[in-house]
Amino acid sequence: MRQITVKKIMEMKGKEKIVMVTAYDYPSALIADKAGIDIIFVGDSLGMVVYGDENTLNVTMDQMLYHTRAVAKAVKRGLVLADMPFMSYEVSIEEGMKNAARLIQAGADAVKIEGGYDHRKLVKRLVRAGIPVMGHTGLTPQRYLRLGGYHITGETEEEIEEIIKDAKALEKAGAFAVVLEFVLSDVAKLVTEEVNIPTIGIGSGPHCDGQVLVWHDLLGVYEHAPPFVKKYADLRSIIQLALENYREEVKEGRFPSGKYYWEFLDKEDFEKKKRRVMEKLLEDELEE
Ligand SMILES: Nc1nc(=O)c2c([nH]1)NC[C@@H]1CN(c3ccc(C(=O)N[C@@H](CCC(=O)O)C(=O)O)cc3)CN21
Ligand SMILES: CC(C)C(=O)C(=O)O
Ligand SMILES: [Mg+2]
Repeated sequence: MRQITVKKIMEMKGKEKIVMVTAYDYPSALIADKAGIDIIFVGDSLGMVVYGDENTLNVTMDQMLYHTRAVAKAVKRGLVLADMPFMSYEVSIEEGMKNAARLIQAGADAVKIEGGYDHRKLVKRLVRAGIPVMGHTGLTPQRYLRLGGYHITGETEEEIEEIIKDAKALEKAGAFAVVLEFVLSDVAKLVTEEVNIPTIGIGSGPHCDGQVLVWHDLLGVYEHAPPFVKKYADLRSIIQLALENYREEVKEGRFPSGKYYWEFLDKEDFEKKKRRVMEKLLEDELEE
């Protein structure tokens, strides 16, 4: 069992901010865990930042399983959370249960689903079966086509009501936390006050119980990062510079230099071996 459990995450509400970041592979998960991140999250945003799609709708259960396995192998301390991809839980509760179980068996400690009120029965069944669930309301990217893009939420009375209703339904169904994505901060504050489970914001302001960001956005790797992202590093230019240096050194014959390769110390020994090998190759050729 990892150090950070869903129980600990729930106890952090109102006491200590929860920090969550996405990770999709072994090395990034290792670094995130070493950095003391509380929740290491295999998000379906990987469809965009790792596979280059324009939305998250093409992500499959198989992809989520591969990436969850890689992340799970790296993480010793943080809670490993995996996203349920588009259409892996909408068709039926049975299918949702089975797919959630596959993510848990791949090494996740909990799963996240988009939506709240609409999925309250599934959440209840999963929690009863022993699978911790995080909900997700506000902007729900899996509804990209219906929403017509990624827009801020919580402006109208209907939207405010829907967001509160989702959060409350999730709490009642036994979810351990809820993501509030791209919600006006006043609304995120209201929801955070209205429910007893932690709210984890992304683009939703400082009043949430925690924050989540996408790895490639906050490290400056992804070129289309949303406007609410703070870039904590500019890895893209660092990586590009390193690759340009590598290219230049190879082109100019400066890499590999002496310390990066090995040669025979006894040149006579090599000449003897070389002669024998060349003779043998010649014989073999004549035989053919
Ligand atoms: N790399 C990445 N980071 C994310 O935070 C993220 C994903 N991918 N994929 C899934 C969702 C989608 N998210 C997004 C993506 C884009 C905007 C964005 O650019 N909004 C613009 C245009 C909105 C509009 O058209 O009205 C904005 O200016 O607000 C917001 C949230 C957040 N999530
Ligand atoms: C934007 C976050 C919350 C997410 O669901 C993802 O990265 O897939
Ligand atoms: Mg997601």
